[in-house]
Amino acid sequence: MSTHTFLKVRGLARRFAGAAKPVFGNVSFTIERGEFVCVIGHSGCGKTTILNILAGLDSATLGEVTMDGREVAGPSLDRGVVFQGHALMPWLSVRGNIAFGVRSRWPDWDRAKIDAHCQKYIDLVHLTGNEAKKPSQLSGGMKQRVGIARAFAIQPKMLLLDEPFGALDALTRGAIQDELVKICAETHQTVFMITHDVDEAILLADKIMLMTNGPEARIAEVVVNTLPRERSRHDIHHHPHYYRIRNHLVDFLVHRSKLLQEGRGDDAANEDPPRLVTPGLSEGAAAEPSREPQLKQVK
Ligand SMILES: Nc1ncnc2c1ncn2[C@@H]1O[C@H](COP(=O)(O)OP(=O)(O)OP(=O)(O)O)[C@@H](O)[C@H]1O
Repeated sequence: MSTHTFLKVRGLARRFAGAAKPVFGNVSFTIERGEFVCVIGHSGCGKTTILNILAGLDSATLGEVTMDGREVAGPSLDRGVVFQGHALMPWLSVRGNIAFGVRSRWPDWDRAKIDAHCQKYIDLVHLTGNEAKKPSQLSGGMKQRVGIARAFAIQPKMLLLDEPFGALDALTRGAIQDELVKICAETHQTVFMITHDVDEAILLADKIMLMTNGPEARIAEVVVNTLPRERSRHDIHHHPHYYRIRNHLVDFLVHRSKLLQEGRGDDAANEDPPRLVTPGLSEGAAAEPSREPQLKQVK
């Protein structure tokens, strides 16, 4: 097992040309190998910009990113990205879209090996039988699954997901979330994922980073998800920590993110690197009034 921290982000800031202030400043965090980390924050705080910098698609104004001991200085097949809007190549079939990256990753593989490898990931996301279809013949959920299969198929060291299920209906979203939980359990994939959905974050993440509002956004704290790893969408809310974590996240989004940006929040949220918080275990959280009973009735 490796002893070094897998992803290190130190003092990251990004100011776009013409803007008076940076979108975010002094963003530092780490991700261990095999960890699933979600980032939550209001629109415009810079989540996608951070993801683009991790992907090597954008450059920071200040700060540095290292992955597996190497500086991230440009795009690499070591990082698989799933974008919000699938970004498939419309002229290629499902198999063709997935094979494109596989061929670049393993240029010496023959056709049969590439096809077999692609098929494994097509089956994994339950698209068997749709191999020859073009993106225009697929539903939104199917396209998103192609995007996920394409990212997984190159077996990246890290997966970067930008609200991958944001545009999907609730049923499809749940089904793909379940698949992602299974795939990550099988592959121990390291993941950085942006989401606006607190329930999705609690279902999937080991840690949830909370960002203050922009400009000059920062990571106020990192919430440790204390729910046991074997999680199911159907009964996760029965765990005693579930509503404590959920209430903590919602409270941050509704109240604290704005107060912190205005300099009226708690000083602990200025720590660098950001402090770890365990709402399921801390005394403060245990004393919080729970909104659980009201929600229990709708079980
Ligand atoms: N290329 C660019 N040039 C100028 N400004 C940009 C550029 N890309 C992003 N921005 C600005 O940076 C800010 C952060 O954008 P970003 O997309 O990273 O936020 P976000 O937190 O991911 O938002 P959302 O949740 O809505 O996707 C926004 O104000 C946006 O207008």
